Amino acid sequence: MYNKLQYISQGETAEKQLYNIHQALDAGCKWIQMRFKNQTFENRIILAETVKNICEEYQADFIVNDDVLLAQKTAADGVHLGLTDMSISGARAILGEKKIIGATANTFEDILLQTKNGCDYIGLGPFQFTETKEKLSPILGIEGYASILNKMKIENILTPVYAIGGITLENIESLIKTGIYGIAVSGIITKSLEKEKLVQQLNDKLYADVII
Ligand SMILES: Cc1ncc(COP(=O)(O)OP(=O)(O)O)c(N)n1
Ligand SMILES: Cc1ncsc1CCOP(=O)(O)O
Ligand SMILES: [Mg+2]
Repeated sequence: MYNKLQYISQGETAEKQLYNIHQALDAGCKWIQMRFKNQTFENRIILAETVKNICEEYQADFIVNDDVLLAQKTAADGVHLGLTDMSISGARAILGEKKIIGATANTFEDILLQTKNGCDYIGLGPFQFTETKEKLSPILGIEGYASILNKMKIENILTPVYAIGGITLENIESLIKTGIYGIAVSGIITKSLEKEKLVQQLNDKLYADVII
């Protein structure tokens, strides 16, 4: 099963992206989503090839944001697609069954659609306000997660759900109680001055109830 913590990269330049990704891996993150917006395909592919190699060294999974062809060209472990990106079924046709395809949802109806099309996990959010992304969908809060995850339970939809958007250490216990599987974060890790300690604390909370 997938790691419960996904780090979504940040940085306006390839150098900053690489620095942040390296730091996250050094701190113990085992799953990186490369999110490098407003860049040419060439710039993104140069970065993606380097990040793929680094992730291999750290035995971390590597997926790319938005771009199925970039994922295919770099033999990434997968891709994360939003509601306005390529369809999940279209991506599956290109990437095949073995690659990870994550899908964004903001409502239960989104989850119905994305799971029907065969996504491997759902990124459900935003949980709360965040400066990391522009044009946020409506904020869900704990009540939103509880309601949506309850509907998933009733419909027996077992696809793992990752909470996303402004998540901090303090939110994890209550989010887990709603039934989420993991979290996807950017800001708290990028900004932390004690990344290793933070990643340990996040994992301690995320894996608290897992019986080994
Ligand atoms: C794990 C995860 N969940 C949601 C998103 C958001 O994807 P999207 O809606 O396509 O927005 P952008 O990230 O492309 O701005 C995500 N990236 N990862
Ligand atoms: C990509 C994305 N999609 C919804 S919120 C978000 C940003 C998550 O970053 P942060 O953890 O810094 O709020
Ligand atoms: Mg997107």
